[in-house]
Amino acid sequence: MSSQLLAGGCAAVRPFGLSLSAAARAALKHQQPCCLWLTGLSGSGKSTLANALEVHLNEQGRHTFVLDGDNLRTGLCNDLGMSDTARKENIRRIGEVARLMVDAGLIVIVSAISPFSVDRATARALFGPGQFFEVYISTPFDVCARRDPKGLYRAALDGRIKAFTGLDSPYEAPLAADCEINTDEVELAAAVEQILAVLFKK
Ligand SMILES: Nc1ncnc2c1ncn2[C@@H]1O[C@H](COP(=O)(O)OS(=O)(=O)O)[C@@H](OP(=O)(O)O)[C@H]1O
Ligand SMILES: Nc1ncnc2c1ncn2[C@@H]1O[C@H](COP(=O)(O)OP(=O)(O)O)[C@@H](O)[C@H]1O
Repeated sequence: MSSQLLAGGCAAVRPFGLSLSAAARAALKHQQPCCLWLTGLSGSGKSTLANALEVHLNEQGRHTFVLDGDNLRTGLCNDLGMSDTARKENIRRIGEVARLMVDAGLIVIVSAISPFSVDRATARALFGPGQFFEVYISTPFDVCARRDPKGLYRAALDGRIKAFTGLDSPYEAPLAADCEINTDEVELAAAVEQILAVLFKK
């Protein structure tokens, strides 16, 4: 068996072996693929940060992709609502897609509320050592509600939206994130630097 066949990047086993390894795909891109998983409340700054991170990495010649919860809910996940069960399935799908993209050699940035610890842990388990970084966007509820970029907090507080995260749907904060950013205290550019510093250190 060739070394390319042996050099798999990820933890999960696939029933059918592919002839080209994840390591061979990554080598062509001259990068170490990984998944940066941004979790936090709605309005905490996940999408803004994910986009800034991607632009920054792209300018450095990195091959990237952003998987944004809001965007994926218009296509791949457009059959899912906001119940606990639907959110679990949403995160399962996003994790699987992220893993495939990492196998393809990309640096993947996920921005999704991903409110449940167990689902984030399940996503992490799809990846190999040093391939998954949990970034907790810890901007407090009151700040997110004040920003209210889409008017969702107003709607939720008025009772027009049910099962809203942080209100009548839970958010389980990470206890041991690889990186934590409160965007009420850290400017966007500084937040990008902090996250990339953690990434490149590890
Ligand atoms: N009830 C309720 N609670 C929270 N968010 C809501 C809700 N209804 C709609 N939205 C919009 O859906 C976006 C969250 O989608 P996600 O896929 O990231 O959610 S989850 O990870 O499955 O919990 C979220 O996007 P972000 O604001 O970017 O987080 C909202 O725009
Ligand atoms: N340092 C910061 N980092 C990210 N977003 C910030 C920051 N300061 C203010 N904001 C604002 O907060 C809002 C965050 O919205 P968004 O990125 O869509 O959050 P989320 O994806 O978590 O729902 C935007 O209006 C953004 O301009």
